[in-house]
Amino acid sequence: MDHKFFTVTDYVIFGLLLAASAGIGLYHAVSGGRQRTTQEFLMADRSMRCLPVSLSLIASFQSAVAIIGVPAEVYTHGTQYWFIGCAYVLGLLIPAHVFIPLLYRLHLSSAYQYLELRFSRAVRVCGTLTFIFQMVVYMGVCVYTPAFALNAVTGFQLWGAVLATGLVCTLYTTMGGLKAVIWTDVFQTGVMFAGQLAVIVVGVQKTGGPAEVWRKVWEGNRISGLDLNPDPTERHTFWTLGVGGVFLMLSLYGVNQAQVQRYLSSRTEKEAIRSCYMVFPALQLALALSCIMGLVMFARYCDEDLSGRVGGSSRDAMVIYFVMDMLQDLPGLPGLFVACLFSAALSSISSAFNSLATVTMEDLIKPRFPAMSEETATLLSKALALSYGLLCLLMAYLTHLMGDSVLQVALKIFGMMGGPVLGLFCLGMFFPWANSTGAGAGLAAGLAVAFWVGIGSIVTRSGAGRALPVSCSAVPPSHNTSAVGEAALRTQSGLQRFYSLSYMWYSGFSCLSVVLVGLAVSLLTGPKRQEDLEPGTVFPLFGNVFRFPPDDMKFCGGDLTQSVSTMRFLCQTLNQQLSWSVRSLSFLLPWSREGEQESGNRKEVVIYLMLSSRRP
Ligand SMILES: CC(C)(CO)[C@@H](O)C(=O)NCCC(=O)O
Ligand code: NA
Repeated sequence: MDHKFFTVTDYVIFGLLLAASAGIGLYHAVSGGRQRTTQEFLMADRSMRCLPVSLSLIASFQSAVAIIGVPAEVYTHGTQYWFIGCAYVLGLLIPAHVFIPLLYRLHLSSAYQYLELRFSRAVRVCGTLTFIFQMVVYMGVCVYTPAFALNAVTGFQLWGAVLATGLVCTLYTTMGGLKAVIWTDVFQTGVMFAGQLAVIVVGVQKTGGPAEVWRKVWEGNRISGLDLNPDPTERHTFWTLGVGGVFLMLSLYGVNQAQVQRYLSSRTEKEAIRSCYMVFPALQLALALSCIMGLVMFARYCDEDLSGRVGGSSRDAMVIYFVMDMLQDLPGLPGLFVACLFSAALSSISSAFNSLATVTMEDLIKPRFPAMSEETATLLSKALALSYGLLCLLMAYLTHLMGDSVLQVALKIFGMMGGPVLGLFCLGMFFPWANSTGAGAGLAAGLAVAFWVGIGSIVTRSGAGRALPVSCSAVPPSHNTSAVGEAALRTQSGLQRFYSLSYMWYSGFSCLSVVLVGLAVSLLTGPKRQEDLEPGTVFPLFGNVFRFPPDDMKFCGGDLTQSVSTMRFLCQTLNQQLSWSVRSLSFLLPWSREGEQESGNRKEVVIYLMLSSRRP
């Protein structure tokens, strides 16, 4: 591979980014309340406005992984991935109107406090540990990705960059607390957009203008239509991205501590909801920029043979090659892009450090030492932020030992560990009779299936998807290859099919497993009673449909009569649920009138009578 090199200017720009971030940290260490309380250090005094919060919300999970990974994905497989933008609609509306109001009104510090209010201390600790594991693995990927990709193409100091980002980030997070994290996010999000925009503008110009780029990507078959294939093992379709993606978004924007902490740091609930709305256009912009960058990259290289120059290195490294190729003779611009990559990484890592320090303090330490003084707690929180910073460096080294498309690795981590935690919250919020045994069993089951399918797919190397040929001249659609693929699919065993489940379904699949197992175990062990429920922990979805079962209801330990009454309760709930859906959707049908609704009610009555007539 021919190396591209950085000039002094580029290193200076990179240095300026680190210095500015550290400066913001220092400013918040000496201003305001000088970070002397945990309220300020972890919750930013609950005084934030919606603009910084929204920019910070985007930054948390938009790292160098997305900046490099999405263009590589679009270059290789076309724009199908862009349909994940559809999932942003429900993926942000539901957090804004379900999760934020419920969590904000409970006046929490950690999202997982909810799990204790609703279930038990044990469930809370399990939820917290799952979150810690998820974020620790994620931050390793985050800090390693930009350093690795730059090193592969430019000879940029790999471990030097990892150490510099890890240490600077630890420094400003430990000094300035959540305020510093949020305000550096604002600045870093700006740098991130600027860097991407620069590459696109220069890239389009060097490839011969927008019309030429469009012609090449169109003829090169990179503009994907809506793929409605219902097969759940198909990696990217409208269903996996637009529906599976909603669960991914809910696990990130609804229940992930990094985001919940930002909602809770808002001065009012309205402000928190507004910031969630403002994430929508910004996230669409980020997605559009990275997809367009992939298209421009395709147009630039589709009529060249790159194999000699980029060697056997990954598509991810090729994105950096493209950027350097575009920007090299423009002084300062390679540096701007490096700053863009590291901004994206820093803003995600700092969110991880701060949220990890928060949950470790609030969920694991404070409940054990309730008498701890505020001073000790603040000092300990800072020590925690520092230790997670150092742990991050270790995780970067472990990521070094893995290998896959970075985007897929990150989204798999979110799905495998975020999905089950989302399931736990859904179980608690929407099903009042779910109990803590059910929640514990559900979480265990959800994690088990998620790891089974996730690790199975890595070991058997399933679900990689087929790369499209790289050529700008129209290639006839290859029916043959897809027929061969389908034949191969038919001969796959059931387990292999299971391992090929699209990684975009991991969140939804594991969330659903938690809810189903949680409900079944709750009913078997005696559902929660209304009088034992902490007020404000259940979201009144579907009116009174998910109402409480009769007091004496139990499967185990009860006699036959009780089992029968349990079954009857289940059938009634299901029946009410169905007629509720019919009734609530009937307004969509132009011909629906009162009569329609009556027939819905009549059905309900008939089934109810059938059940009661079997009364023993
Ligand atoms: C998480 C989404 C889908 C939405 O924010 C996107 O930002 C993304 O693909 N992120 C990849 C992970 C990362 O950039 O670290
Ligand atoms: Na980020």
